[in-house]
Amino acid sequence: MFIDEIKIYARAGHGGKGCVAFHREAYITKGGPSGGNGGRGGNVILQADHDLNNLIHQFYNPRLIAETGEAGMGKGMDGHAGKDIIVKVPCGTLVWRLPEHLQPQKPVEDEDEDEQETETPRLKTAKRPVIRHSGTERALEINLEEEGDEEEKVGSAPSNEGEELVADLTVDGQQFVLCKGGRGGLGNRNFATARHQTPRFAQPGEPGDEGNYRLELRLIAEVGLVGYPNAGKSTLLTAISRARPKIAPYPFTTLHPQIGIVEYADFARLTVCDVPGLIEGAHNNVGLGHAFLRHIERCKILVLLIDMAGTDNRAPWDDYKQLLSELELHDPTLLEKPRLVVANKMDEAVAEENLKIFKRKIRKTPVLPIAAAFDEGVEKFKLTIREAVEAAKEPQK
Ligand SMILES: Nc1nc2c(ncn2[C@@H]2O[C@H](COP(=O)(O)OP(=O)(O)OP(=O)(O)O)[C@@H](O)[C@H]2O)c(=O)[nH]1
Ligand SMILES: [Mg+2]
Repeated sequence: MFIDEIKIYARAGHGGKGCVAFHREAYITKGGPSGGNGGRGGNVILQADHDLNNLIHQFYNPRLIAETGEAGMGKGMDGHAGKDIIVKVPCGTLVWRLPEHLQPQKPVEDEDEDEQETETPRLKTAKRPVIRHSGTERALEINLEEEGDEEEKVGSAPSNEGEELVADLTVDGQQFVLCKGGRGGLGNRNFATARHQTPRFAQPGEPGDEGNYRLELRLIAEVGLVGYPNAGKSTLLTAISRARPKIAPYPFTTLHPQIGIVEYADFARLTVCDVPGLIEGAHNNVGLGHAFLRHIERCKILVLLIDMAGTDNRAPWDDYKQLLSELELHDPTLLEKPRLVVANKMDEAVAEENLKIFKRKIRKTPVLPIAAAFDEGVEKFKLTIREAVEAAKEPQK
């Protein structure tokens, strides 16, 4: 199964609460407050990993919940921090935060009234409320009201449904803290002053961040192969790399994107992505739709593979125009990428004739003739894509 889009829920650990305790030891009267601090809650961290090419792990485990920090203890002992969870995602994963109405709703508490009567002392340095020690309960957790400023915005690319892009993980090993763990509360020994030597209160831990997110995978390859079904995209990928996608004489053999690595004699490498066949009306969800085109959005160059033999009574020049218009309907910026037109199946009898007509109809577009199944022109194709990718990379430097 190939999963390239998945919704997940993530919650970082809450901070542990601070402790209210007093030092007790023989012959030491009034030993003073000794409650330790609570530990920090664990973070939820996403890490890009180039060994993965699929969001399948998130599909089976869409809830990422990190450990809560340990509460502080007597004798000045601080609680342990909660463990971070590090979730590996494939390189090329975009993280979108879902719009606010799809976020988990915080429970509204209406029993706060009697708490508000007893004034809550605040620490001057950290502006966090503290709670009075009451009976057996050591520290109560209360909700902080200042919720507006907790979101840190990394990027704000506009997206369709009010989603916000928070991260784009592209490099192997790159990490992103999706949800930050809450800070632990301070124990009561932090609140002792000359005038108030027996503080019977401590801080609660802060709640950890939480949220609903959408992970979207856009594979990272340098060359994208697009073409009608049966044009021979998978055959070409097999000829130039060690990838072994399924090849068969019926449309839609390839159902999800495949990546192959082309190796050159001087150990240079190129990644090539073969996507399912694209047909007329794909933007209206005909065929396999065109959602898979997101995987070629990051390609440096596009290869339009045309079936010159005109199998199924299709005209190669119409295929070419259809492909361009489908690409444009998916994302107009795709047409700004350098593209290479490749004519496949040149071994067939009609192909020569068709190529002549094609060149007459579509002028000023260089066409590279190959026969992928017979390894004809494949070496030239490998060199051409390498030059094109290097040329496409240059202006950015
Ligand atoms: N004669 C000839 N047939 C070819 C050539 N290249 C591919 N084919 C045939 O074309 C058919 C389709 O090839 P595939 O590589 O599966 O085509 P595809 O573009 O990946 O098709 P989808 O995955 O369905 O989109 C197969 O039967 C291949 O044997 C070629 O150069 N010459
Ligand atoms: Mg295929």
